[in-house]
Amino acid sequence: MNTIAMKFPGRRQHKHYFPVENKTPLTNKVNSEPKLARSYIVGIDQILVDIEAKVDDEFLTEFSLKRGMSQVITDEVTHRLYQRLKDEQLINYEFAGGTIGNTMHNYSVLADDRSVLLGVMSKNMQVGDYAYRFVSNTSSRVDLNYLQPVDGPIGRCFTLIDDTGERTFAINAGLINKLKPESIDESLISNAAALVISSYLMRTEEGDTMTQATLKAVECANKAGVPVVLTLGTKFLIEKEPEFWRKFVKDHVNILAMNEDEAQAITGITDPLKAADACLDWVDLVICTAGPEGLFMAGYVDEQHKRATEYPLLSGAIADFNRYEYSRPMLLKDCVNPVRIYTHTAPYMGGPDNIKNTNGAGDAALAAVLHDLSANVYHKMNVDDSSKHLQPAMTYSSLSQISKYANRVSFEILMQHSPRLSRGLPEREDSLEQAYWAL
Ligand SMILES: Nc1ncnc2c1ncn2[C@@H]1O[C@H](COP(=O)(O)OP(=O)(O)O)[C@@H](O)[C@H]1O
Ligand SMILES: Nc1nc2c(ncn2[C@@H]2O[C@H](COP(=O)(O)O)[C@@H](O)[C@H]2O)c(=O)[nH]1
Repeated sequence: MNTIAMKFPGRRQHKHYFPVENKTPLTNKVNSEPKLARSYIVGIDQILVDIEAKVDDEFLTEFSLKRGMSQVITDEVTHRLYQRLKDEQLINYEFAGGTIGNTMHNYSVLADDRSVLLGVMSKNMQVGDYAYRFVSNTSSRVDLNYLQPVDGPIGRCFTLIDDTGERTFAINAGLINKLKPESIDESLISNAAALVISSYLMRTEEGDTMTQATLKAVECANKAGVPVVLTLGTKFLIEKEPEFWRKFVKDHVNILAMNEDEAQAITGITDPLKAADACLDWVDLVICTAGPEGLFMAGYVDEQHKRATEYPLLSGAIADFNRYEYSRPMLLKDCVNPVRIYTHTAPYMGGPDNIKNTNGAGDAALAAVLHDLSANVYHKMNVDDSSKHLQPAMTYSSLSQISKYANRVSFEILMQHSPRLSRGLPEREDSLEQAYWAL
Protein backbone atom coordinates (compact mmCIF):
# COMPACT_ATOMS: atom_id res chain seq x y z
CA MET A 1 0.00 0.00 0.00
CA ASN A 2 1.16 3.53 -0.75
CA THR A 3 2.05 5.69 2.19
CA ILE A 4 1.54 9.36 1.80
CA ALA A 5 1.76 12.48 3.84
CA MET A 6 -0.19 15.20 2.19
CA LYS A 7 -0.10 18.84 3.05
CA PHE A 8 -3.12 20.80 2.23
CA PRO A 9 -3.78 23.19 0.64
CA GLY A 10 -1.36 23.53 -2.20
CA ARG A 11 0.23 21.56 -4.97
CA ARG A 12 3.37 23.50 -4.16
CA GLN A 13 3.94 20.88 -1.49
CA HIS A 14 3.97 18.31 -4.28
CA LYS A 15 6.65 16.20 -2.64
CA HIS A 16 4.03 15.31 -0.06
CA TYR A 17 1.62 13.94 -2.61
CA PHE A 18 3.53 10.94 -3.87
CA PRO A 19 4.63 7.89 -1.93
CA VAL A 20 7.96 8.97 -0.49
CA GLU A 21 8.98 5.40 0.25
CA ASN A 22 8.87 4.33 -3.42
CA LYS A 23 12.48 4.21 -4.56
CA THR A 24 13.80 3.55 -8.03
CA PRO A 25 15.43 0.05 -7.71
CA LEU A 26 18.35 0.88 -10.03
CA THR A 27 19.54 3.96 -8.18
CA ASN A 28 17.93 3.29 -4.80
CA LYS A 29 16.90 6.94 -4.89
CA VAL A 30 13.47 8.34 -4.40
CA ASN A 31 12.01 9.10 -7.78
CA SER A 32 11.45 12.81 -7.34
CA GLU A 33 9.56 13.36 -10.60
CA PRO A 34 6.76 10.81 -10.63
CA LYS A 35 4.17 11.21 -13.37
CA LEU A 36 1.06 12.16 -11.48
CA ALA A 37 -2.37 12.39 -13.01
CA ARG A 38 -3.67 15.94 -12.77
CA SER A 39 -7.10 17.21 -11.83
CA TYR A 40 -8.54 20.45 -13.17
CA ILE A 41 -11.76 22.38 -13.07
CA VAL A 42 -13.64 24.05 -15.92
CA GLY A 43 -15.56 27.33 -15.74
CA ILE A 44 -17.70 29.13 -18.30
CA ASP A 45 -17.99 32.90 -18.25
CA GLN A 46 -18.86 36.07 -20.08
CA ILE A 47 -15.37 37.43 -20.62
CA LEU A 48 -15.34 40.88 -19.00
CA VAL A 49 -12.97 43.58 -17.87
CA ASP A 50 -14.06 45.45 -14.72
CA ILE A 51 -13.80 49.24 -14.82
CA GLU A 52 -14.04 50.32 -11.20
CA ALA A 53 -15.05 53.86 -10.25
CA LYS A 54 -16.33 55.66 -7.13
CA VAL A 55 -19.64 57.40 -7.84
CA ASP A 56 -22.57 58.93 -5.93
CA ASP A 57 -26.31 58.27 -6.12
CA GLU A 58 -26.86 61.15 -8.55
CA PHE A 59 -24.50 59.55 -11.00
CA LEU A 60 -26.51 56.32 -10.90
CA THR A 61 -29.77 58.23 -11.40
CA GLU A 62 -28.32 60.19 -14.32
CA PHE A 63 -27.60 56.95 -16.16
CA SER A 64 -30.83 55.24 -14.98
CA LEU A 65 -28.85 52.54 -13.16
CA LYS A 66 -30.50 50.57 -10.37
CA ARG A 67 -28.32 50.62 -7.27
CA GLY A 68 -26.85 47.25 -6.26
CA MET A 69 -27.90 45.56 -9.53
CA SER A 70 -25.92 44.04 -12.36
CA GLN A 71 -27.58 45.38 -15.51
CA VAL A 72 -26.85 45.40 -19.22
CA ILE A 73 -26.47 48.84 -20.86
CA THR A 74 -26.57 49.91 -24.52
CA ASP A 75 -23.56 51.08 -26.52
CA GLU A 76 -24.91 54.64 -26.41
CA VAL A 77 -25.16 54.68 -22.59
CA THR A 78 -21.76 53.00 -22.38
CA HIS A 79 -20.19 55.72 -24.47
CA ARG A 80 -21.65 58.55 -22.35
CA LEU A 81 -20.87 56.78 -19.08
CA TYR A 82 -17.27 56.01 -19.98
CA GLN A 83 -16.71 59.58 -21.18
CA ARG A 84 -18.05 60.97 -17.88
CA LEU A 85 -15.86 58.67 -15.84
CA LYS A 86 -12.81 59.66 -17.91
CA ASP A 87 -13.56 63.40 -17.90
CA GLU A 88 -13.99 63.42 -14.13
CA GLN A 89 -11.08 61.05 -13.54
CA LEU A 90 -13.27 58.72 -11.51
CA ILE A 91 -11.78 55.42 -12.69
CA ASN A 92 -9.75 53.62 -10.03
CA TYR A 93 -8.63 50.70 -12.11
CA GLU A 94 -9.43 48.49 -15.11
CA PHE A 95 -8.81 44.83 -14.45
CA ALA A 96 -9.93 41.40 -15.67
CA GLY A 97 -13.27 40.44 -14.06
CA GLY A 98 -16.31 38.24 -14.62
CA THR A 99 -17.68 36.22 -11.78
CA ILE A 100 -16.39 32.83 -13.04
CA GLY A 101 -13.25 34.35 -14.60
CA ASN A 102 -12.41 35.61 -11.11
CA THR A 103 -13.19 32.23 -9.57
CA MET A 104 -10.97 30.33 -12.05
CA HIS A 105 -8.15 32.82 -11.53
CA ASN A 106 -8.42 32.60 -7.73
CA TYR A 107 -8.65 28.80 -7.84
CA SER A 108 -5.49 28.63 -9.96
CA VAL A 109 -3.64 31.00 -7.62
CA LEU A 110 -4.70 29.10 -4.50
CA ALA A 111 -4.12 25.63 -5.91
CA ASP A 112 -1.14 26.64 -8.05
CA ASP A 113 -2.81 24.43 -10.59
CA ARG A 114 -4.73 24.35 -13.84
CA SER A 115 -8.24 25.54 -14.43
CA VAL A 116 -9.82 25.96 -17.84
CA LEU A 117 -11.88 29.01 -18.75
CA LEU A 118 -14.45 28.78 -21.53
CA GLY A 119 -15.90 31.86 -23.18
CA VAL A 120 -15.07 34.14 -26.10
CA MET A 121 -11.96 36.17 -26.86
CA SER A 122 -11.33 38.86 -29.49
CA LYS A 123 -9.25 37.30 -32.24
CA ASN A 124 -7.50 40.58 -32.98
CA MET A 125 -5.88 41.82 -29.81
CA GLN A 126 -3.86 45.03 -29.43
CA VAL A 127 -1.47 45.80 -26.61
CA GLY A 128 -3.44 47.71 -23.96
CA ASP A 129 -6.95 46.93 -25.23
CA TYR A 130 -9.52 45.14 -23.09
CA ALA A 131 -8.87 41.70 -24.51
CA TYR A 132 -5.16 42.16 -23.84
CA ARG A 133 -5.88 43.39 -20.34
CA PHE A 134 -8.06 40.38 -19.59
CA VAL A 135 -5.38 37.95 -20.71
CA SER A 136 -2.52 39.74 -19.00
CA ASN A 137 -4.42 40.02 -15.67
CA THR A 138 -5.28 36.34 -15.59
CA SER A 139 -3.09 33.75 -13.87
CA SER A 140 -0.92 31.79 -16.30
CA ARG A 141 -2.34 28.67 -14.62
CA VAL A 142 -5.75 29.45 -16.14
CA ASP A 143 -5.83 27.62 -19.45
CA LEU A 144 -7.21 30.05 -22.06
CA ASN A 145 -6.57 27.72 -25.01
CA TYR A 146 -10.21 26.68 -25.28
CA LEU A 147 -11.59 30.22 -25.61
CA GLN A 148 -13.64 30.71 -28.79
CA PRO A 149 -12.19 33.47 -31.00
CA VAL A 150 -14.69 36.18 -32.03
CA ASP A 151 -14.48 39.06 -34.45
CA GLY A 152 -15.12 41.95 -32.06
CA PRO A 153 -14.81 43.12 -28.47
CA ILE A 154 -15.16 41.25 -25.17
CA GLY A 155 -17.36 42.88 -22.50
CA ARG A 156 -16.87 45.71 -20.04
CA CYS A 157 -18.32 45.71 -16.54
CA PHE A 158 -18.54 49.20 -15.01
CA THR A 159 -18.20 48.46 -11.31
CA LEU A 160 -19.59 51.57 -9.66
CA ILE A 161 -18.97 51.82 -5.93
CA ASP A 162 -20.92 54.30 -3.79
CA ASP A 163 -20.08 55.77 -0.37
CA THR A 164 -21.58 52.80 1.48
CA GLY A 165 -19.38 50.37 -0.49
CA GLU A 166 -22.40 49.04 -2.43
CA ARG A 167 -21.52 47.92 -5.98
CA THR A 168 -23.65 48.58 -9.04
CA PHE A 169 -22.62 46.76 -12.18
CA ALA A 170 -23.32 48.13 -15.68
CA ILE A 171 -22.45 45.65 -18.40
CA ASN A 172 -21.56 46.52 -21.96
CA ALA A 173 -21.87 43.06 -23.44
CA GLY A 174 -19.73 43.23 -26.59
CA LEU A 175 -19.70 39.64 -27.88
CA ILE A 176 -19.60 37.91 -24.48
CA ASN A 177 -22.74 35.88 -25.12
CA LYS A 178 -21.64 34.45 -28.47
CA LEU A 179 -20.05 31.28 -27.10
CA LYS A 180 -21.39 28.46 -29.30
CA PRO A 181 -22.37 24.95 -28.19
CA GLU A 182 -19.83 23.60 -30.75
CA SER A 183 -17.08 25.28 -28.71
CA ILE A 184 -17.83 23.06 -25.71
CA ASP A 185 -15.38 20.16 -25.73
CA GLU A 186 -17.25 17.22 -24.21
CA SER A 187 -14.20 15.26 -23.10
CA LEU A 188 -12.76 18.37 -21.41
CA ILE A 189 -15.94 18.61 -19.31
CA SER A 190 -16.39 14.93 -18.59
CA ASN A 191 -12.82 14.59 -17.24
CA ALA A 192 -12.98 17.68 -15.02
CA ALA A 193 -13.20 17.71 -11.22
CA ALA A 194 -16.06 20.23 -11.48
CA LEU A 195 -17.93 22.44 -13.95
CA VAL A 196 -18.49 25.97 -12.64
CA ILE A 197 -21.19 28.28 -14.04
CA SER A 198 -23.18 31.35 -12.97
CA SER A 199 -26.76 32.51 -13.42
CA TYR A 200 -25.44 35.40 -15.55
CA LEU A 201 -24.90 32.91 -18.37
CA MET A 202 -28.67 32.67 -18.81
CA ARG A 203 -29.08 36.44 -19.19
CA THR A 204 -28.93 36.54 -22.98
CA GLU A 205 -30.68 38.22 -25.89
CA GLU A 206 -32.17 36.75 -29.03
CA GLY A 207 -29.39 35.50 -31.30
CA ASP A 208 -27.03 34.82 -28.38
CA THR A 209 -25.78 31.26 -27.96
CA MET A 210 -24.24 31.39 -24.47
CA THR A 211 -27.25 29.79 -22.77
CA GLN A 212 -27.30 26.83 -25.18
CA ALA A 213 -23.53 26.40 -24.81
CA THR A 214 -23.88 26.40 -21.02
CA LEU A 215 -26.73 23.90 -21.10
CA LYS A 216 -24.69 21.60 -23.33
CA ALA A 217 -21.79 21.72 -20.85
CA VAL A 218 -24.14 21.10 -17.92
CA GLU A 219 -25.75 18.10 -19.60
CA CYS A 220 -22.34 16.70 -20.38
CA ALA A 221 -21.21 17.14 -16.76
CA ASN A 222 -24.43 15.61 -15.41
CA LYS A 223 -23.99 12.62 -17.71
CA ALA A 224 -20.37 12.09 -16.65
CA GLY A 225 -21.09 12.55 -12.91
CA VAL A 226 -18.95 15.70 -12.77
CA PRO A 227 -20.24 18.04 -10.04
CA VAL A 228 -21.97 21.12 -11.43
CA VAL A 229 -21.32 24.23 -9.34
CA LEU A 230 -23.67 27.19 -9.77
CA THR A 231 -23.10 30.63 -8.31
CA LEU A 232 -26.24 32.74 -8.26
CA GLY A 233 -24.51 36.00 -9.27
CA THR A 234 -27.13 38.56 -8.29
CA LYS A 235 -30.49 38.37 -6.50
CA PHE A 236 -32.24 40.41 -9.18
CA LEU A 237 -31.85 37.69 -11.78
CA ILE A 238 -33.18 35.04 -9.43
CA GLU A 239 -36.12 37.16 -8.23
CA LYS A 240 -37.34 37.48 -11.80
CA GLU A 241 -37.81 33.74 -12.25
CA PRO A 242 -37.45 31.93 -8.90
CA GLU A 243 -39.44 28.91 -10.10
CA PHE A 244 -37.17 28.44 -13.14
CA TRP A 245 -34.07 28.63 -10.95
CA ARG A 246 -35.40 26.22 -8.33
CA LYS A 247 -36.10 23.66 -11.04
CA PHE A 248 -32.77 24.22 -12.79
CA VAL A 249 -30.91 23.83 -9.51
CA LYS A 250 -32.83 20.69 -8.54
CA ASP A 251 -32.38 19.06 -11.95
CA HIS A 252 -28.76 19.95 -12.71
CA VAL A 253 -26.75 21.41 -9.83
CA ASN A 254 -24.68 19.70 -7.12
CA ILE A 255 -23.05 22.67 -5.39
CA LEU A 256 -24.87 25.97 -4.94
CA ALA A 257 -22.98 29.16 -4.00
CA MET A 258 -24.79 32.38 -3.12
CA ASN A 259 -24.96 35.29 -0.70
CA GLU A 260 -27.80 35.76 1.75
CA ASP A 261 -29.80 37.99 -0.64
CA GLU A 262 -29.59 35.46 -3.43
CA ALA A 263 -30.45 32.73 -0.91
CA GLN A 264 -33.58 34.65 0.00
CA ALA A 265 -34.46 35.16 -3.66
CA ILE A 266 -34.36 31.44 -4.43
CA THR A 267 -35.85 30.09 -1.18
CA GLY A 268 -37.94 32.98 0.15
CA ILE A 269 -36.12 32.52 3.48
CA THR A 270 -34.22 35.40 5.11
CA ASP A 271 -32.15 33.42 7.60
CA PRO A 272 -29.01 32.23 5.73
CA LEU A 273 -28.71 28.97 7.70
CA LYS A 274 -32.35 28.06 7.17
CA ALA A 275 -32.10 29.05 3.51
CA ALA A 276 -29.00 26.85 3.11
CA ASP A 277 -30.90 23.99 4.74
CA ALA A 278 -33.83 24.49 2.34
CA CYS A 279 -31.45 24.30 -0.63
CA LEU A 280 -30.30 20.86 0.55
CA ASP A 281 -33.67 19.63 -0.76
CA TRP A 282 -32.24 20.30 -4.25
CA VAL A 283 -28.43 20.08 -4.07
CA ASP A 284 -25.62 18.22 -2.28
CA LEU A 285 -23.59 21.14 -0.92
CA VAL A 286 -24.43 24.77 -0.17
CA ILE A 287 -22.17 27.77 0.42
CA CYS A 288 -23.97 30.85 1.65
CA THR A 289 -21.90 33.97 2.39
CA ALA A 290 -23.56 36.54 4.61
CA GLY A 291 -21.33 39.66 4.56
CA PRO A 292 -20.37 40.70 8.11
CA GLU A 293 -22.14 37.59 9.46
CA GLY A 294 -19.54 35.37 7.77
CA LEU A 295 -20.15 32.11 5.98
CA PHE A 296 -22.62 29.24 6.31
CA MET A 297 -22.22 25.85 4.66
CA ALA A 298 -24.58 22.88 4.54
CA GLY A 299 -24.18 19.40 3.13
CA TYR A 300 -24.73 15.67 3.60
CA VAL A 301 -22.73 12.85 5.15
CA ASP A 302 -23.57 9.20 5.52
CA GLU A 303 -24.39 8.19 9.09
CA GLN A 304 -21.35 5.84 9.27
CA HIS A 305 -18.92 8.65 8.32
CA LYS A 306 -20.27 11.48 10.43
CA ARG A 307 -17.77 13.12 12.79
CA ALA A 308 -18.75 15.20 15.80
CA THR A 309 -17.22 18.63 16.22
CA GLU A 310 -14.82 19.51 19.00
CA TYR A 311 -16.05 23.11 19.01
CA PRO A 312 -18.88 24.28 21.28
CA LEU A 313 -22.28 23.50 19.80
CA LEU A 314 -24.02 26.44 18.17
CA SER A 315 -27.71 27.05 17.83
CA GLY A 316 -29.41 29.34 15.38
CA ALA A 317 -32.41 28.63 13.21
CA ILE A 318 -31.37 24.97 13.67
CA ALA A 319 -30.44 23.70 17.15
CA ASP A 320 -26.84 22.49 17.59
CA PHE A 321 -26.43 22.90 13.85
CA ASN A 322 -22.65 22.44 13.81
CA ARG A 323 -22.73 19.07 15.62
CA TYR A 324 -21.24 17.12 12.69
CA GLU A 325 -19.20 19.88 11.05
CA TYR A 326 -16.04 17.73 11.28
CA SER A 327 -17.51 15.43 8.61
CA ARG A 328 -16.38 15.43 5.00
CA PRO A 329 -19.39 16.23 2.80
CA MET A 330 -20.74 13.61 0.38
CA LEU A 331 -23.11 13.50 -2.56
CA LEU A 332 -26.58 12.65 -1.31
CA LYS A 333 -26.72 9.68 -3.73
CA ASP A 334 -23.65 8.17 -2.02
CA CYS A 335 -25.28 8.24 1.43
CA VAL A 336 -27.19 5.17 2.64
CA ASN A 337 -28.43 7.02 5.71
CA PRO A 338 -27.95 10.72 4.95
CA VAL A 339 -27.35 13.14 7.79
CA ARG A 340 -27.50 16.88 7.16
CA ILE A 341 -24.41 18.75 8.33
CA TYR A 342 -23.90 22.50 8.79
CA THR A 343 -21.18 24.90 9.79
CA HIS A 344 -20.70 28.60 10.35
CA THR A 345 -17.52 30.67 10.31
CA ALA A 346 -17.43 34.26 11.52
CA PRO A 347 -15.36 36.70 9.39
CA TYR A 348 -11.66 35.92 9.72
CA MET A 349 -10.14 38.00 12.53
CA GLY A 350 -13.49 39.82 12.79
CA GLY A 351 -13.01 41.17 9.24
CA PRO A 352 -10.37 43.67 8.08
CA ASP A 353 -10.13 47.06 9.86
CA ASN A 354 -10.47 48.74 6.53
CA ILE A 355 -12.54 46.99 3.85
CA LYS A 356 -11.33 48.27 0.47
CA ASN A 357 -14.46 46.87 -1.16
CA THR A 358 -16.32 43.58 -1.10
CA ASN A 359 -16.15 43.04 -4.86
CA GLY A 360 -15.53 39.34 -5.45
CA ALA A 361 -15.41 38.26 -1.79
CA GLY A 362 -18.07 35.60 -2.41
CA ASP A 363 -16.41 34.30 -5.59
CA ALA A 364 -13.16 33.97 -3.66
CA ALA A 365 -14.83 31.81 -1.01
CA LEU A 366 -16.07 29.54 -3.77
CA ALA A 367 -12.56 29.28 -5.26
CA ALA A 368 -11.31 27.94 -1.92
CA VAL A 369 -14.07 25.31 -1.79
CA LEU A 370 -13.20 24.27 -5.35
CA HIS A 371 -9.55 23.95 -4.37
CA ASP A 372 -10.47 21.48 -1.64
CA LEU A 373 -12.80 19.53 -3.92
CA SER A 374 -10.19 19.29 -6.66
CA ALA A 375 -7.49 18.29 -4.16
CA ASN A 376 -9.70 15.35 -3.22
CA VAL A 377 -10.05 14.27 -6.87
CA TYR A 378 -6.31 14.71 -7.37
CA HIS A 379 -5.48 12.64 -4.32
CA LYS A 380 -7.93 9.91 -5.32
CA MET A 381 -6.51 9.80 -8.86
CA ASN A 382 -3.02 9.24 -7.51
CA VAL A 383 -3.51 7.41 -4.21
CA ASP A 384 -6.78 5.62 -4.70
CA ASP A 385 -5.96 3.04 -2.03
CA SER A 386 -5.52 5.66 0.68
CA SER A 387 -7.77 5.07 3.68
CA LYS A 388 -9.01 8.58 3.01
CA HIS A 389 -11.07 7.26 0.09
CA LEU A 390 -12.85 4.50 1.97
CA GLN A 391 -15.39 7.26 2.42
CA PRO A 392 -16.71 8.40 -0.97
CA ALA A 393 -16.47 12.07 0.02
CA MET A 394 -16.73 15.07 -2.25
CA THR A 395 -13.98 17.06 -0.56
CA TYR A 396 -10.59 16.45 1.00
CA SER A 397 -11.34 18.32 4.24
CA SER A 398 -14.21 18.56 6.68
CA LEU A 399 -17.04 21.03 6.20
CA SER A 400 -15.67 23.03 9.12
CA GLN A 401 -12.17 23.28 7.65
CA ILE A 402 -13.36 24.18 4.17
CA SER A 403 -15.52 26.93 5.59
CA LYS A 404 -12.58 28.39 7.52
CA TYR A 405 -10.40 28.26 4.46
CA ALA A 406 -13.06 29.93 2.29
CA ASN A 407 -13.62 32.64 4.83
CA ARG A 408 -9.89 33.27 5.07
CA VAL A 409 -9.68 33.73 1.32
CA SER A 410 -12.62 36.19 1.34
CA PHE A 411 -10.73 38.23 3.94
CA GLU A 412 -7.80 38.54 1.56
CA ILE A 413 -10.09 39.98 -1.12
CA LEU A 414 -11.69 42.47 1.28
CA MET A 415 -8.25 43.92 1.94
CA GLN A 416 -7.57 44.73 -1.70
CA HIS A 417 -9.33 46.54 -4.55
CA SER A 418 -9.28 43.75 -7.09
CA PRO A 419 -11.57 40.69 -6.91
CA ARG A 420 -8.55 38.63 -8.01
CA LEU A 421 -5.85 37.35 -5.66
CA SER A 422 -2.33 38.37 -6.55
CA ARG A 423 -0.76 35.55 -4.50
CA GLY A 424 -1.71 32.42 -2.59
CA LEU A 425 -2.19 32.24 1.15
CA PRO A 426 0.71 31.86 3.56
CA GLU A 427 1.62 28.21 3.86
CA ARG A 428 0.95 28.04 7.56
CA GLU A 429 -1.19 30.18 9.79
CA ASP A 430 -1.81 29.92 13.50
CA SER A 431 -5.46 30.77 13.05
CA LEU A 432 -6.10 27.55 11.16
CA GLU A 433 -5.79 24.37 13.18
CA GLN A 434 -2.64 22.33 13.13
CA ALA A 435 -4.61 19.39 11.73
CA TYR A 436 -5.49 21.45 8.70
CA TRP A 437 -1.90 21.66 7.54
CA ALA A 438 -0.84 18.16 8.45
CA LEU A 439 -3.62 15.97 7.05
N1 LIG B 1 -18.55 43.88 6.21
C1 LIG B 1 -17.88 42.73 6.37
N2 LIG B 1 -17.19 42.50 7.49
C2 LIG B 1 -16.50 41.35 7.65
N3 LIG B 1 -16.43 40.38 6.73
C3 LIG B 1 -17.11 40.56 5.60
C4 LIG B 1 -17.86 41.74 5.33
N4 LIG B 1 -18.41 41.63 4.11
C5 LIG B 1 -18.00 40.44 3.61
N5 LIG B 1 -17.23 39.77 4.50
C6 LIG B 1 -16.59 38.46 4.32
O1 LIG B 1 -16.59 38.13 2.92
C7 LIG B 1 -17.41 36.97 2.69
C8 LIG B 1 -18.20 37.14 1.42
O2 LIG B 1 -18.92 38.34 1.48
P1 LIG B 1 -20.33 38.63 0.81
O3 LIG B 1 -20.46 40.10 0.78
O4 LIG B 1 -21.40 37.86 1.53
O5 LIG B 1 -20.14 37.99 -0.65
P2 LIG B 1 -20.73 38.46 -2.06
O6 LIG B 1 -19.56 39.15 -2.71
O7 LIG B 1 -21.05 37.18 -2.77
O8 LIG B 1 -21.92 39.30 -1.80
C9 LIG B 1 -18.25 36.80 3.93
O9 LIG B 1 -18.57 35.45 4.12
C10 LIG B 1 -17.33 37.36 5.02
O10 LIG B 1 -16.37 36.39 5.41
N1 LIG C 1 -20.09 37.04 -16.01
C1 LIG C 1 -20.60 38.12 -15.41
N2 LIG C 1 -19.95 38.68 -14.37
C2 LIG C 1 -20.49 39.77 -13.79
C3 LIG C 1 -21.70 40.33 -14.23
N3 LIG C 1 -21.99 41.41 -13.42
C4 LIG C 1 -20.98 41.49 -12.52
N4 LIG C 1 -20.07 40.53 -12.75
C5 LIG C 1 -18.79 40.27 -12.09
O1 LIG C 1 -18.95 39.97 -10.73
C6 LIG C 1 -17.72 40.26 -10.08
C7 LIG C 1 -18.02 40.61 -8.65
O2 LIG C 1 -18.53 39.49 -8.01
P1 LIG C 1 -19.31 39.54 -6.61
O3 LIG C 1 -19.07 38.18 -6.01
O4 LIG C 1 -18.70 40.61 -5.79
O5 LIG C 1 -20.74 39.80 -6.95
C8 LIG C 1 -17.09 41.40 -10.82
O6 LIG C 1 -15.71 41.16 -11.05
C9 LIG C 1 -17.86 41.47 -12.13
O7 LIG C 1 -17.05 41.39 -13.28
C10 LIG C 1 -22.37 39.73 -15.35
O8 LIG C 1 -23.45 40.16 -15.81
N5 LIG C 1 -21.77 38.63 -15.90
